[in-house]
This record gives sequence, C-alpha cells and structure tokens, in this order.
Amino acid sequence: MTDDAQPRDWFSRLRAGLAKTSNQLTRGITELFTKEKLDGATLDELEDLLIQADLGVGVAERITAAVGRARHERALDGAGVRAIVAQEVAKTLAPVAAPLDPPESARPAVILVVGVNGSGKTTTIGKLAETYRTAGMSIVLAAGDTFRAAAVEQLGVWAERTGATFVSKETGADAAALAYEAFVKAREQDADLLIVDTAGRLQNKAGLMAELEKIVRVLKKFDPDAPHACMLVLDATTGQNALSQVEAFQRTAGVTGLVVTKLDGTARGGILVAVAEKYGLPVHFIGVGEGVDDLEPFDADDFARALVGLPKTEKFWEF
Ligand SMILES: Nc1nc2c(ncn2[C@@H]2O[C@H](COP(=O)(O)OP(=O)(O)OP(=O)(O)O)[C@@H](O)[C@H]2O)c(=O)[nH]1
Repeated sequence: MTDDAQPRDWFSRLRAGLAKTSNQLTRGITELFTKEKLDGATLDELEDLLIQADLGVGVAERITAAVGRARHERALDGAGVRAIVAQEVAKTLAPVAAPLDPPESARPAVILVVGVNGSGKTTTIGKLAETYRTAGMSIVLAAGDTFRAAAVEQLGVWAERTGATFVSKETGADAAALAYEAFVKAREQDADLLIVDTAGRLQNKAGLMAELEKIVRVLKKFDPDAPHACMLVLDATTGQNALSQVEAFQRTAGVTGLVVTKLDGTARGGILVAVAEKYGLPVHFIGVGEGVDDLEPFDADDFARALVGLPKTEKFWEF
C-alpha cells in the first residue's frame, strides 16, 4: 500500500483494521435480510452469526431481541440490522471505554503491563510512554521481561525515543528485584510514572504467575496501592482463549484494564465485546496494526460503527 492509499484519520484506520470482521458480519447479515423473510428462523440464524463473530451469547441474544422488536415497527433491511447491532454493541461497551489516568498523587504512579508473549506489550508501553511524555510527565521504564534480550532491547529503544529513564538487568535476572530497583530509581528522580514490562510466557505456567505475584508484592512494600494500574494486553486473534487469559492474569496480578491488539488480524473482532461484557473491565486502547500509531484510545461508538462497517456520522441512528 502506498502512503497515498493509507487511510489517515483514526476512524478510517479503525474501519480498515476491522474490515475482516465487518465484511464477514455485513455479508452474513445482508444475505439473511435480503433473501429471506424476517421470521423466527432468520432471527435464530442472526444469533448464530453473531455468536460466530465471538460477540458472546448474551450480547448476541440482546441484539437478536432488539431486531425482533424493531421488525414490528418498520421494514428492516441489512443496513437497518447493522445499525441495530452497532447500537447494542455501543451500549454494551460505553461503560467500559475509559482512559487510563494514573493518579497524580502517587510518586510514582505504577503501571504494570502483563500479557502473553507477542500480544503487543512493547508497542503498548511505547504508546503509553509517548502519550504521558506528551502530557509532560517524567517516566521510568522497567524492562521486566528479563528472559528475552530482544524485549529488553526494544524497550530500551522506546526509552531513548521518549526520553524516559531505562532500568534493566542482565538476562535471567530476577524480575521482582528489577521492579524494586526501578521503583527506587523512580523515587530518587521524583518521577511521575513507572511503567513495568513483564515476561509473557504461557499464562498457565505456574512460574510466570509466581513471578508476577512477586513483582506485585515488592511494589506493594513501597506503596500499598501499587501497582495503580495493571494493564492486560490481549491479542484479539487468540479468540476465545482471550477469556481464559483474563481469568489467569486477573487472579495473579489484579488486572484493572485491557488493551486489545491485532483486531486487524481476525474476522472475530467481536471478542472484545464478549470480554467487556463478561468481566466489565475498562478497555483503554485498541490496536489495528503493527505501528504505535495504530494503537489508539478506545471509543465505544467508533468501535461499534466500525465493527459493522458503518460510517462515523454526526447523529446516532434511531429505530
Ligand atoms: N497486525 C498487528 N500487529 C500488531 C499489533 N500490535 C502489535 N503487533 C505486532 O505484534 C508483534 C508483537 O508486538 P510487541 O509489541 O513486540 O509485543 P510483545 O508482547 O512485547 O511481544 P514480545 O516482545 O514478543 O513479548 C510485533 O511484530 C508488532 O508489530 C496490531 O494491533 N496489529
């Protein structure tokens, strides 16, 4: 794709990123609501289609019920049904769309970033560092994935780019000891923010979970409220597995919010809705591409519209 062909504003990129999901949903809905008459069987098929897009059973049922009610009020075509889907999704997601505001009173405020390897933790930390640096905050980055030299190196690049203080140790060093040193450094510098990266080998490995627990314990020795935020980065292409990841990391590290990446790599982007519905955790950012500019704060309306390929219009639809 040439630069000229690259959609520029965020909503266009979001729509392009969610195209796999929205094309599949749009195709399915259009087929259902043009060929067949709108009876109970059509509604059942709609519900199946929504469940296949990983939206979750509860949300799929609510959408189907809303379509069932609306069909008595007016003739419904594919576009009308997509609008109802978007409206229900937006309603479900509105309560969980929240920016991440580290507490100003904490010196430093600590954000722990967790998630399995390759989910997009480094990109997320880069985005956070950039965002908070722009807001005038002083930042310390701790390279807590001490097992992977490449992860440490990548984070070092972000520290340099954003002018953050970088704390790292030799490969294989104890991650909790590193978190300790990073906290001391942040205190010494009176930094506003400490962002701690962590290792992400499989979430069912007891060792990793024990390591995370230890990091949390060490941080709490300094400040019982730390970490002030624990962000779980979820790769949307892992589908239903995302749900078990939330549970595992929730138990161990007390997840306070989510980042959902790689929505561009799946036709089942509805997983974000299922996760939000099930756990009620705030969604801070979503990612629809490889770069740091493809990761943006989460907006429920924008996401809902893009999920079914609707344009960003001034006014919400009525039915
Ligand atoms: N397509 C796509 N790729 C992404 C997205 N977010 C991250 N990536 C890519 O996924 C890969 C892993 O991202 P990182 O940010 O390095 O993830 P990580 O969790 O730190 O990974 P490790 O360092 O392997 O633990 C990189 O190649 C990123 O460019 C996204 O939203 N969409």
